[in-house]
Amino acid sequence: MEKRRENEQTYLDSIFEKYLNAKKIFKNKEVLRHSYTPKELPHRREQIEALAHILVPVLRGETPSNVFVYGKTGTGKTVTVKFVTEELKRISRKYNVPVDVIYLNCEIVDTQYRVLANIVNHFKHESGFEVPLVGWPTDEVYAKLKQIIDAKERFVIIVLDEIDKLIKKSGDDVLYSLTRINSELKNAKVSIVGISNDLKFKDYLDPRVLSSLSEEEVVFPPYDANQLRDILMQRAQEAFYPDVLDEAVVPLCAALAAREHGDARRALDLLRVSGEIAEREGASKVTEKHVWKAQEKIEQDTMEEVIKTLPLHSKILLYAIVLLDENGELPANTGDVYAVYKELCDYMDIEPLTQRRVSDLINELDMLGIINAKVVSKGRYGRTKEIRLNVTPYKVKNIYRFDYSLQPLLTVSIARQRRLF
Ligand SMILES: Nc1ncnc2c1ncn2[C@@H]1O[C@H](COP(=O)(O)OP(=O)(O)OP(=O)(O)O)[C@@H](O)[C@H]1O
Repeated sequence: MEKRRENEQTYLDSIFEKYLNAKKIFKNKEVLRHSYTPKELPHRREQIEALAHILVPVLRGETPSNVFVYGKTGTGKTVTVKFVTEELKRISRKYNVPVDVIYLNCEIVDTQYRVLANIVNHFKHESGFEVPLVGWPTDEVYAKLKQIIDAKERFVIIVLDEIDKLIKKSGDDVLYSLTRINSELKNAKVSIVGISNDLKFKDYLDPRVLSSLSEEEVVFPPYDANQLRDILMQRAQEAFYPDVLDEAVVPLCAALAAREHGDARRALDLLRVSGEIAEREGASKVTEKHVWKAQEKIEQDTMEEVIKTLPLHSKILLYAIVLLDENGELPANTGDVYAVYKELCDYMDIEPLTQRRVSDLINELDMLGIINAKVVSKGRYGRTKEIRLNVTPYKVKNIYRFDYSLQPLLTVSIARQRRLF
């Protein structure tokens, strides 16, 4: 008995000691986070110079043009705009030109009211005034904004990141006002920097707003594998202890992220997660093997996010496919899936969608990679879809477990005769 306790104790000690004595991997993991702004931005010189050229009139006391910045996700738009505007603020102090830069992320600040209120509140230390984040008539907030901004001669640069989200949610009224505000001000001058990774949103803009916003445009092309390698190398030097990264790690992270439309965020995530996996394993070096594991983990996490944010009917439909899978009945055709989906809707007291609509939802789940819906020819019986699941039933159930509205589904299973409950 005593001996067994001793063995258990040694085992428990060894768990901690394994991690304690493991060679340290990260010198400073923060450097790999999205929020970190590096001191240098490799391969963005052209865009930095273009933006500096557009904003430089400020230093001569002239109003800069509005500018629209676009490019795919992870191409460095946000980090570059922040970098250039920080530099502008720094140098404008030297030239004694008052410049305010207001950065708003329109994923969060997504209504006309919030945009205006955030701008007013940016000056609260100077004006001693703050607008509540709800409640005022929008016109009044706009009037207050003009009064506060115009209190002195200055340049105000408003950066609207993810501007497409604002337009899609709330229309372009606020942009219309802001791009015309200069004619209503005496002292201050306002310029807009809009950032987006979705060019389609331009279709939602009034042509007059579009032409004011796009007085200048700066394009951010995707990075190729070599460029991503340079970006990662620079960060890796600060993030990891010397000699812990196997030579192949950075090039592999860069190559994998280059396949995903040259996304630097993805490349950084791969490098960070590879290091975390190596650390958890108690390994002394990060190797290619850890990168492949990281790739799989990130894909799984992304899939989880996609499933979590599906609309309710798609979630029920997916659950129908999960049940069929558990019952060994996949591949199934649309009709089979629809029958189970319909029973689930009845069980949950929800009006089912038509089979046609469900067929569209099946195509969407297929496009998202959650299921595989292959059209096969059945000779003289025509064509049908063969539906398979691309994630494990366990995974789906685990995600649904945290969603209160889906709890009833989790109690359902398909009985042997393909009858529910
Ligand atoms: N040239 C670069 N040098 C160093 N780091 C970079 C570079 N480009 C991008 N990054 C890093 O990649 C990540 C993503 O960059 P950023 O957020 O600027 O992309 P984005 O184009 O704004 O993407 P999204 O459209 O998804 O918002 C950030 O962590 C950023 O620091």
